[in-house]
Amino acid sequence: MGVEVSVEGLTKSFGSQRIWQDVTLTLPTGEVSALLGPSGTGKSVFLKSLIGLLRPEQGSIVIDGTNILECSSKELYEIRKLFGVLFQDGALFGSMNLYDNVAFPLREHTKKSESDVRKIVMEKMELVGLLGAEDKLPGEISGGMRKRAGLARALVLDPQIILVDEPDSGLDPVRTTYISQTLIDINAEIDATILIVSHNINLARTVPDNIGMLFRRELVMFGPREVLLTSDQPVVKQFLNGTMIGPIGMSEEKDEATMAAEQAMVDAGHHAGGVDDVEGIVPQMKATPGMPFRQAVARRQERVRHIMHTLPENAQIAIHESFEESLGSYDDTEEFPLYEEPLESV
Ligand SMILES: Nc1ncnc2c1ncn2[C@@H]1O[C@H](COP(=O)(O)OP(=O)(O)OP(=O)(O)O)[C@@H](O)[C@H]1O
Repeated sequence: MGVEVSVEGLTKSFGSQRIWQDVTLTLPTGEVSALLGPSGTGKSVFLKSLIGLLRPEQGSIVIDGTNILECSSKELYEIRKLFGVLFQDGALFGSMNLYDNVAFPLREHTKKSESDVRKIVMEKMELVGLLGAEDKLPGEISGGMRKRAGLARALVLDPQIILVDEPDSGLDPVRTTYISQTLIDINAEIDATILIVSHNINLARTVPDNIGMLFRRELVMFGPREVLLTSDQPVVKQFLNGTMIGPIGMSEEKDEATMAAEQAMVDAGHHAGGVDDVEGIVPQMKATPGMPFRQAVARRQERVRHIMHTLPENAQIAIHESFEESLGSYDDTEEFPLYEEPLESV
């Protein structure tokens, strides 16, 4: 099972450039979370900070009981073994075929025999749908296949935390959905804690259990998906609908005068772009039939019940609806733990 990642008061600057400040969030054990935000808001910097590749100047990151900002390099080395990371381009070695790329962490960090290595590599290649492509070089395959190979490599050491940097970059919408499904299936199979960094709206709407958003050097919000997906905050609505109308500009921020001028243009009939009639919540993706149930679903229900009273009313309503739907869909199974007490009223 995955481990919780608890971030408190985290602040990161490069010289005098403040990237984000006072970021506090918890990635719940075994759940899938996504961190959204316009380009350049520091999502990748956050991800690199979690694994200790970058060092925020303030705050704490507690993983499995260890604050990685204060621990020794030996402790950090041990903590890093809990992680599997999928970088944007897959970060494959160009001169190695896919088999050797995926086998690399096993050969580097374990003393496993070649036959054990083969068993694990083939299992992960199958999980990401790459069986048969073992002999290909990274330069001979598509971007989507490179991502999946990078994912297979991130999985071979049985990570408890998986960090995924923009799984959709360079992929068409259909391939993005396939990789989203793979991430959900991996979560069902190994119950790892997953953080996806992305600015893909479809992925944000359908994949994570929890969503956060960075904007103007702050974490605008972080919590159950229903909170962000029902939010009325202008920056959130603009981001989810991908329009030009709102506080996000080409260079991230707009002043009030620019926003007013743009609104006047739209009022006069100019198309603001995006899909501005998408309202409400679309259902979350489920594990592929035949996969184990996502244990995160039941754990999350219990966790969310405890914080329900702290959430905005629209989010509470949406959460109750999703609980009822999941009870309905799993009603006739024995494996899925059902909650029998009546739902709290909102
Ligand atoms: N090692 C570094 N040294 C100095 N500045 C950096 C470094 N890494 C990132 N930055 C700066 O931090 C800011 C945030 O970058 P980051 O790549 O985290 O944004 P992002 O939200 O992931 O963007 P995108 O969605 O476009 O990938 C940028 O201004 C970038 O130039």
